[in-house]
Amino acid sequence: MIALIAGSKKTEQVLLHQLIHLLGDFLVIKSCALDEEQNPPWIGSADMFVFSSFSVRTEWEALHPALHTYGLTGTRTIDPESFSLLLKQPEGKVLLVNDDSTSIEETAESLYQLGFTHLTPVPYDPARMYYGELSTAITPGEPERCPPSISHVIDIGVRPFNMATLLNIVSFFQLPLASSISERYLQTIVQLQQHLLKQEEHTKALNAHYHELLNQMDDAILAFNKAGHITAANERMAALLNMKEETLLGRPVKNILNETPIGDFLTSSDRRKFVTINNKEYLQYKTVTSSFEGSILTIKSVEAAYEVEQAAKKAQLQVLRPQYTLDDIIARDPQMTAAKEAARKMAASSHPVLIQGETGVGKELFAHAIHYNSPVWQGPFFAVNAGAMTESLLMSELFGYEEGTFTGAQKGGRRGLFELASGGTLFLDEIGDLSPNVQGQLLRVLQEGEIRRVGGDRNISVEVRIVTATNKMLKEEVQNNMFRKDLFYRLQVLPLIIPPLRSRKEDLRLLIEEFLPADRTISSEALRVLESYSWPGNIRELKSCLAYAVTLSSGEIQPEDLPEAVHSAAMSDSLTSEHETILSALASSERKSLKQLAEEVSTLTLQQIRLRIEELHQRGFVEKGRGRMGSQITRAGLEHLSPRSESR
Ligand SMILES: Nc1ncnc2c1ncn2[C@@H]1O[C@H](COP(=O)(O)OP(=O)(O)OP(=O)(O)O)[C@@H](O)[C@H]1O
Repeated sequence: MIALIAGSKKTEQVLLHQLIHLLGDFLVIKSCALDEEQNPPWIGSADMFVFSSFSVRTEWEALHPALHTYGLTGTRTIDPESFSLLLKQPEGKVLLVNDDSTSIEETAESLYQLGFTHLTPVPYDPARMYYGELSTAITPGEPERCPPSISHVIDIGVRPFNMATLLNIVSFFQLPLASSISERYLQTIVQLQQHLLKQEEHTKALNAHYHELLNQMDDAILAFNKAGHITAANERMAALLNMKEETLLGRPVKNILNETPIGDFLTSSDRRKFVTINNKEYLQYKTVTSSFEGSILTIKSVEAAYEVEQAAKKAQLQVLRPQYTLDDIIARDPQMTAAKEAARKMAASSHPVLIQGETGVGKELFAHAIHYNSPVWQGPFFAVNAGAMTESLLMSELFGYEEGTFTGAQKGGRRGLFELASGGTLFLDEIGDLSPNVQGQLLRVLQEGEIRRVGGDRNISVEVRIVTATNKMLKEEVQNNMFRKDLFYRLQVLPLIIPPLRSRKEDLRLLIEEFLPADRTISSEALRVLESYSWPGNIRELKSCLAYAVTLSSGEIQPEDLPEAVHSAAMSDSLTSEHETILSALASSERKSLKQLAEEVSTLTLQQIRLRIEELHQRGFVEKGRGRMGSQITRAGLEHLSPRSESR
């Protein structure tokens, strides 16, 4: 019979389990834990005492000095089941925590003997609470002893007896079974080895897979760790560097790239920079990875970079909530208030709306507002500028694509804007720039309410409100065979025309008020210049003109503070003496017919008066009445005649 003597119950149980598993078929095994029992009843029947440690043996011998049964102090090792935990631990110092210094030394020795040399054990001292920068502790079954400053504790479990201890027991009892017992002991190790091998194979397969993926990429890629050693690179990168891929791995990135233009980029603070390699232009990107505290360098051909950047830019344009409502559209001009009213009515229906107007008049603003005022206002709103993308990019943006359609295509394919905007509104800006191919696809959606992803063969139903806009004369484009007639009529079920700013004199002042900061004013002379300018860039141009004047001047804005282009164009547009004469004739503010004016201004013919009245109307100085109602001077016209300094 063997008597197993351990210090604690926990150790007793683990060691007893081990002895029973290996020797239980041949020997009777009894056990006790000294902290619970010092005088077990079977004490006199034991042929051999096996002690869990030297200190336990000393304690036992002090308790039973007259007992002279053969004793063996077991040597303990690390439980093979914890090997994978230890292998996962990164290289560096770890605190080794156990109940006494001998056990700590033994555990450290086992770690070394078993080959866990990536760990540098620091022995635990119960008198010390703080261990500097050490954050990890390893303990064989004593996690409660770990000091609180340690954030990560790895419990490798109670250490079992090693093979030598077991063989000592076998030879003491002269059991003819040494080899079968050692086989049983090795079984666990073999199982673990098998597990590790499987893991290794899996890791290898995964690495090969990632490597293949890297080589499939159109970009040249290189990754390096915190220490600056290359951890991954693909064939394209190796080719760019004129090196073999396998010679790159593990080498210091500095040595490889030092003399190249890429090296300069790595040491700079830029995240993105053009570079010329072998007479070809590329765009390089630098990303810091959080996973392994390293960096990834990506080099794209400029063509690929252009497409990616366009997509990113466009993606930013896709707003999930419309930003403007009809109330945000500043307008007093009757044509504009009528347009707003029409938009309000159009918003209530689900037919396509075609917004036409010069650049910068606020077409996008109307598109947002139409969605916001529509019954689907809670659905998604996506905006895409059809004129700013290549045909292939636009096709995949609008209709999505199926997996494997092209190199770099997302796994599982990708939904396009028609699918994403389902239940909401899709705003297609610059519709006049669509290629014939995209025009055909768009017509299909409008006719059948279905789309087909690029590279796909199934039809997907979509329910999307379509709003389009263009600053081209779409009808003329149709006449010139540049735009499909059938598509034009489908798109312009509800046509909305936004008038140019030059014909919205009343709005000009309102908009100036809106765009000027509260603490800035504008002189009446400068205002007159703005009023007589023709605003080819409309409200967008007005905004930047005012931003220019506000930045470059202080106090009241004067004509000379305005951009030169506006200033000089306005001067050349200034009124002639014929205009002035007619304005003066209307100064009394009453309406006057052409005939009345012709009688008053005898120097001009009826025809000349009609022409000048039209021009004055264009500039907002005269309001033309219908039929025989006659014309009347406006506030702007009166102010032109008797200017006074204006402030907001
Ligand atoms: N009535 C308005 N009230 C306030 N801001 C306006 C108004 N109209 C246009 N804007 C502003 O003018 C700028 C140009 O407007 P928007 O982008 O809607 O024009 P657009 O007609 O779509 O131009 P493009 O044809 O070039 O795409 C925007 O900053 C917009 O906020």
